[in-house]
Amino acid sequence: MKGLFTALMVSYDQDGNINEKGLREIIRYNVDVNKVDGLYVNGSTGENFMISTEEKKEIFRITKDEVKDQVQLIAQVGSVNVKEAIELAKYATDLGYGALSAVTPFYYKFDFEEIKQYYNSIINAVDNKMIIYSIPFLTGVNMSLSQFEELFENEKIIGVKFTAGDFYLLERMRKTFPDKLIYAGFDEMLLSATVLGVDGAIGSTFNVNGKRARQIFELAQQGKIEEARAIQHVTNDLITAVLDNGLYQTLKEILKDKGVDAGYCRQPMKELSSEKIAVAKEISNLFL
Ligand SMILES: CC(=O)N[C@H](C=O)[C@@H](O)[C@H](O)[C@H](O)CO
Ligand SMILES: CC(=O)C(=O)O
Repeated sequence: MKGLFTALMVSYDQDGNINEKGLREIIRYNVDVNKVDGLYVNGSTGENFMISTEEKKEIFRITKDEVKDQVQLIAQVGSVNVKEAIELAKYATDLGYGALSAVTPFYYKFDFEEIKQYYNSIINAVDNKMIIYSIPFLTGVNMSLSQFEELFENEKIIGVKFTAGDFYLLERMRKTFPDKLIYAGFDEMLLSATVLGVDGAIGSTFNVNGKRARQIFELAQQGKIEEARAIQHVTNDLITAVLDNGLYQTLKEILKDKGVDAGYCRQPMKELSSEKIAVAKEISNLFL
């Protein structure tokens, strides 16, 4: 399961319903044009925390149906409703997803024993593997090296999606867990994370910028740091512009500019103003 995974966007229509045709186009664009190694389905970028259980299942089903076995698939099933997480874990496993991932439980201030119980409950309910989804800036959950070590004692927990800027912790994790999979989560730090030896990356901006991500990742692995840095600079000019204009909405507008029916974001995320749509088109023309 090494390599580059797009955190898959989902096309919603203006009423917030899943647009199946648009979703299939986004998937094809990632497989055929961005040429990523896999898709990370129903993560933050899929707007997963704003949709129903049935909608999550529909997205898992459509994605597997479109991809078949062309690329690897990771199903993000995490939920503060553990019963839902287990239901989704079973569903995605039955569909043939190669691994599961679950965000650290959020909103309530769960202690570490509770977090550990959460992961073991989900993954021990199915015949599959688990990748921890750690994203402290959105969840408020910060885990220490020794806590990761305790979670990794369960051999079914095979890795972590590390969406954080703490590169001291990342380095300690790489050294301590040589056999676990570590995925970089922040696309704007891909070069630095690759230098520290991550096994792969999972990113929202790969929906549009997957080719540059591939170059950064491979050049850095080959030790061609200056070349990789030049591409990271361009990538970060792009990412900075996208973040300033509204992350997911702008990525969708760029996809639309490329002929992909990426639709709208789910409420409470807002629609872009016509000015911001124009900015998105400029970003698309300038960088992609
Ligand atoms: C919350 C979120 O979307 N995180 C993504 C993956 O972890 C990243 O790909 C970022 O979107 C990206 O690096 C821009 O900050
Ligand atoms: C990678 C990411 O942001 C996601 O969870 O979709």
